[in-house]
Amino acid sequence: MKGANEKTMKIRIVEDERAHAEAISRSFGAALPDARVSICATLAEYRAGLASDPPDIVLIDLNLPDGSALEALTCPAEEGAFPLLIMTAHGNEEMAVAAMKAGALDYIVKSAQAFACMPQTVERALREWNLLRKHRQAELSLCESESRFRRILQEIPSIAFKGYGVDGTVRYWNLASELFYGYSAGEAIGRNLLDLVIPEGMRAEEKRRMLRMAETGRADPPSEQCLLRRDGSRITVLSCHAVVRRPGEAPELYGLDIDISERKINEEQLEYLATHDELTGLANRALFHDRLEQSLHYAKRSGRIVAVLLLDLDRFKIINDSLGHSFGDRLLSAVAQRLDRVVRDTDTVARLGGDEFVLLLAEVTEPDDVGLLASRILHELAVPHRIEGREIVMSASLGISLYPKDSGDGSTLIRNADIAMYRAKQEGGGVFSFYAPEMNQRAMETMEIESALRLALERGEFTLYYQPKVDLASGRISGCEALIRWLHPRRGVVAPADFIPLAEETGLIVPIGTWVLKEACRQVRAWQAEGVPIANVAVNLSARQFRTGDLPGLVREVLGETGLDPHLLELEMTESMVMADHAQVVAVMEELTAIGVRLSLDDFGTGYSSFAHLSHFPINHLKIDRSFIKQIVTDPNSATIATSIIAMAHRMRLKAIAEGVETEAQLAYLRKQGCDEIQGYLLSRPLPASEYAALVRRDAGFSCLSAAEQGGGRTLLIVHDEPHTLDSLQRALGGDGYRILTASDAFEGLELLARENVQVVLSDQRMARISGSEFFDRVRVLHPDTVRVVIAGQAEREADSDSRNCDQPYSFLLESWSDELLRGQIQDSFRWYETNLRSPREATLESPRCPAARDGAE
Ligand SMILES: Nc1nc2c(ncn2[C@@H]2O[C@@H]3COP(=O)(O)O[C@H]4[C@@H](O)[C@H](n5cnc6c(=O)[nH]c(N)nc65)O[C@@H]4COP(=O)(O)O[C@H]3[C@H]2O)c(=O)[nH]1
Repeated sequence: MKGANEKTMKIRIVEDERAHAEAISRSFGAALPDARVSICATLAEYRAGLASDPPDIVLIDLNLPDGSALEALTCPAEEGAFPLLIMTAHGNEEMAVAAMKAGALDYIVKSAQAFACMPQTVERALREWNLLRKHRQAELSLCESESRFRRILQEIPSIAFKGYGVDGTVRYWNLASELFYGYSAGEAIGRNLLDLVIPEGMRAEEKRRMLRMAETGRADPPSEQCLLRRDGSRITVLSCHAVVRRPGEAPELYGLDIDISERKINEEQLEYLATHDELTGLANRALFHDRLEQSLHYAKRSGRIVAVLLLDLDRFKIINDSLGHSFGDRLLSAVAQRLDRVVRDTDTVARLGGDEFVLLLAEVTEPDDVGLLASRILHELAVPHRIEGREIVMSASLGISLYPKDSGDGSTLIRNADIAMYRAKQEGGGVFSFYAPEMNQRAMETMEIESALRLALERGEFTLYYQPKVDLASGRISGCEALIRWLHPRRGVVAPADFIPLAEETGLIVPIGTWVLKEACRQVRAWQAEGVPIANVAVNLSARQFRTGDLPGLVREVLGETGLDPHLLELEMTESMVMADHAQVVAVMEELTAIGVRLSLDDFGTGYSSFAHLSHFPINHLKIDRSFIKQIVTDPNSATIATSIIAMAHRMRLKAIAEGVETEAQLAYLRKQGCDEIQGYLLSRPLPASEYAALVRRDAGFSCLSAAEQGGGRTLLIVHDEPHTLDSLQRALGGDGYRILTASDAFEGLELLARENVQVVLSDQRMARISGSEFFDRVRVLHPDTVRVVIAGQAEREADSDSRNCDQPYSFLLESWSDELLRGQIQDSFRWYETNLRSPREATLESPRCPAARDGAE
């Protein structure tokens, strides 16, 4: 027989009685011839051989001359390494049992028969030993594995492992549970899990879940739970459960929690980014659509109105282009904050992109409420913004569509609000507009224009018209402005206002602008070749052209290609274009002037330029915006702005041009104020090239320019809305050699004053449209070099004289005037004028005194 690992089996007999030892040895010789049997007579001998020649099995006599077999069992070297069978004499079995308890495998009571059966005993013992050893090993590894897992569960910091009974009493609580929930194992064990970590609102449900799991033996599927920490804060965990049921015992529940708070925060951040606008923090388009759908769903059941308000900032692109994108961004954020402030919590404000915002009012009772809110929004936005040391006044255009009136579908509501917003823009911005079905038509047209515009350049559908500018000193054409027109195959001549903003928006303005520059230069060269005496041509630049690409390079190239003298080309840029990025703007402008072209600032007065700012720009002309010219004769504010611009231009040695001059009164007034050039329908509308050439060819000065020069001498203007009185006054004064002009209301009077050289104005106090005092208030600002006489009753006169500044050349004529009194007072007024006001400039410097009224009253 071989040993466990197929080696020769080594049997060691430890027996001091030789006869016994040999009998045993003999039994092996017959039954196990391959076994190597060795005999030791003492314990010492047995021990000595153990290390060098360890046996596979030992048969040891209980009592040996030098000790008991029990001592062999306590020897560490042989403990557990091989089986020991104790041999004992009859009657000594108790000791043998004690030896077995101490580790011996079995005992044999010595007898001849037992010796003869010894091979079978040994074989059985070895089999038993091997089995025992395997068992022990299995037990050992089980123990090891359990303690390993216990340790892992106990110490793993990222998985909270808690064991509890069906009633929630905690029985096991690992280190991670301590870290997650803030209770040590000592504090948690014995308390109820529901009280420790389950928020109050979830306790009843959690209790039901525990009972269900215990009853069915099935754990609920993993779920996310937001649990309580000891300090009251929340922790989000992914919880898995297990139910352990042992026969005869109450089930045990286990919960395994993984902290997913950070993942949750990341998910929430991702969710936030996916649903919010990064710049302003408002909802983005996707979230807005979601909310809109929800609101519509709810409104369909509740019967409420839902309103969509689409808002676009007016002139934002100009500000963004000229003051830079970071400025634009700050402005957008400021606008977003204001919008957010205006609406209720239940409403949504979103940014759709660029300068486009949208508001959702989910619970509207009356459509009128939406109008009120829209007004409030516009009002709120109109409060000046202070950004980077600048004060910016913004306005916006708002389009409104309503559910259910305008559509039941979210996308259509937004589209309709967009259409209404477009209408508000067309009205000049700063207003809101409710959607109306007929607006659709207009929106379709715009879309059509946009796509046609892209092809217009290729198809050569653009042309230039030319509008003359006239020098007021000579009355001769001083140059012209090239103005683009689109010869649309179906719509006919399209004005720039209908496509330039669209071209700006789409970037098409850059190639269009290049075409305009080339065409204007080519045309002037062609005129020159035909002998048309062209002074110069002004071309409009867009902000985009100014900012993108190499504008000086382009100008140089075009001049080179066409061979045009640079002095004949003028480039018009708007005030807002040159506001920002001062250094870069000045560099481009200087490069342009170095080429030899002239520069002018268009639409002047609408922007924010200061005198100091302007003085850095190498410009030649300031063009006063049309809006100030429109009411220059009647509105003191417009007149003050226009005259200040003229004065400012002259101080900077620039020429002032007034554009949009439509009436002779405007022209005359401007000339009196020293304006250098004018442009406007009064002289000519923009003309096609051939008509403009014809105009220039026959240019012998514009006759209307000399009209204001007529009528020298003493001129009196009488303003009265009663024809009889007007006649009487005229008759009374007719013989005194004055040139008498009459007007039946204040506005007519202002027109005449602008056109004519009037020294004395006589006006009734009580007139229908505006009173005599108000009329004279305007005259005082618009024509400070006039003497004013008001016809009033005694009471009016007293009331008025308190409020009037008697430093002004202003006097009263009583309603009960006599011819003599009237003639005397008018004569005095002319004398007073001649002494004090003959030179208007001197008159504004000196403070003239009031002429004495003829009735003796001041
Ligand atoms: N009511 C009134 N209007 C008068 C009078 N006199 C002139 N106008 C109009 O005033 C505008 C003057 O041009 P703008 O201020 O540069 O204003 C221009 C300019 O900003 C832009 N624009 C025109 N052509 C071009 C171009 O080639 N390139 C660029 N970037 N913009 C252009 O379109 C604007 C409008 O051009 P238009 O429709 O041609 O309008 C022209 C002209 O026809 C008048 O007495 N009364």
